[in-house]
Amino acid sequence: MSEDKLCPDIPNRPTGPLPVITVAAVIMVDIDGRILLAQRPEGKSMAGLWEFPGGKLEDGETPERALIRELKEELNIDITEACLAPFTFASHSYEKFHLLMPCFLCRRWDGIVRGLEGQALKWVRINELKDYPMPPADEPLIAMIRDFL
Ligand SMILES: Nc1nc2c([nH]c(=O)n2[C@@H]2O[C@H](COP(=O)(O)OP(=O)(O)OP(=O)(O)O)[C@@H](O)[C@H]2O)c(=O)[nH]1
Ligand SMILES: [Mg+2]
Repeated sequence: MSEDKLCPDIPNRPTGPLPVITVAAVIMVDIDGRILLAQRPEGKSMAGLWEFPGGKLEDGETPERALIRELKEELNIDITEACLAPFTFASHSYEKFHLLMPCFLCRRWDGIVRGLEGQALKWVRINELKDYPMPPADEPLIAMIRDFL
């Protein structure tokens, strides 16, 4: 029997090594215990899906510095390293790259959250997170957040 008959449902996986991309993300929690989600805009990969704020590390940048920069650029708020608590990480192979995503928790920031890049923002209760489709890498994080909050 040929191999594709033995394993008919397993999709083709990329063979060679994938570049590992590090993306820092933050789970922002407000005083009511709601979490901030940002919707990926039209024209980007995975448009329409909801994600935690953050982005790729620039050369020589730590995850914490990347988040301080990204939250200013994307949300117009100021955070400090002291307010970023390491929480968990995601590690997930997409088709073209492997995502390694350190995730921090943040409960304190300066300023009012505003989407500066045209992205929709939403403060969501933990039991409503399931109603907001997220990238596959994020799915395991939801149970971790629920257990923690
Ligand atoms: N910020 C963030 N990115 C995530 C999450 N989950 C997830 O798979 N990603 C992926 O991590 C990458 C984020 O990098 P990014 O924000 O700097 O890049 P981008 O694709 O939005 O834009 P760019 O490449 O044009 O800068 C994207 O490929 C995004 O799909 C998440 O919860 N938050
Ligand atoms: Mg981003």
